[in-house]
Amino acid sequence: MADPIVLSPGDTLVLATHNPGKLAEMTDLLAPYDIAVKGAAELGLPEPEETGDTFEKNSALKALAAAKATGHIALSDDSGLCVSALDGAPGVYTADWAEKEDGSGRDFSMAMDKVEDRLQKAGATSPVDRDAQFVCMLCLAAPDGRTEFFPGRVEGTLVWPPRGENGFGYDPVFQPVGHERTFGEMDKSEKKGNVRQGDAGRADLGLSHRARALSAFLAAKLTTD
Ligand SMILES: O=P(O)(O)OP(=O)(O)OP(=O)(O)OC[C@H]1O[C@@H](n2cnc3c(O)ncnc32)[C@H](O)[C@@H]1O
Ligand SMILES: [Mg+2]
Repeated sequence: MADPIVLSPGDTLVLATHNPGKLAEMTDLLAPYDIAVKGAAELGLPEPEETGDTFEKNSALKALAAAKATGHIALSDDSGLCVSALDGAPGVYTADWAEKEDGSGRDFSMAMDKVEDRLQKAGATSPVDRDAQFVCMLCLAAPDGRTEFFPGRVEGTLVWPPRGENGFGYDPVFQPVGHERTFGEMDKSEKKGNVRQGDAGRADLGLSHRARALSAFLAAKLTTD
């Protein structure tokens, strides 16, 4: 088995994402730690084509591309919305469902409409039939090709119409179990949930899929002292 990837105080960690919403959430979660965090766009890294058919494959592809290009350890996030009544769709294709037909970028209002349209066609009109998960697969990669994975997920219900202006992507339709507000109605600390500095020994913290995956990463790789 390959040696574990070691992050030491003062190291640079490249966040291998071009999504500003993810970057903000990951930067916030890593803020208490003695790690210099740099985003992929800030470093001028290209956006790799996501050719994998699993979250794991795509997260590895993104983290390895960034680690090899920069010579630094990199952390990527491949995530998506898996809707039970749609057999797990859009899943790894969550970002693709937002791509505009004319190729001019992403439209999440259109993507949320598409999910709702499919739910209506599947007869999933009452809340019990509208459960979904947000999933996140973080990949930590070293320039020499080693990889490690940290998964996170959160269960919820899809609401309609979308509610709230906060967050990004599909946040306005996702209401996590046990909460009255969608991620779009939550401020960033509420969406993040209970991830506290000094709790690096606990992997069960956080609310969002990303915060939960980051908690597992922090527990395994970083300490605050
Ligand atoms: O690949 P990178 O550069 O990291 O950025 P991306 O936006 O393309 O990210 P993915 O390929 O992982 O696609 C994930 C999709 O799921 C959506 N998504 C992921 N996490 C989310 C969250 O916390 N809230 C809302 N939408 C989310 C996101 O908007 C994307 O459309
Ligand atoms: Mg992507």
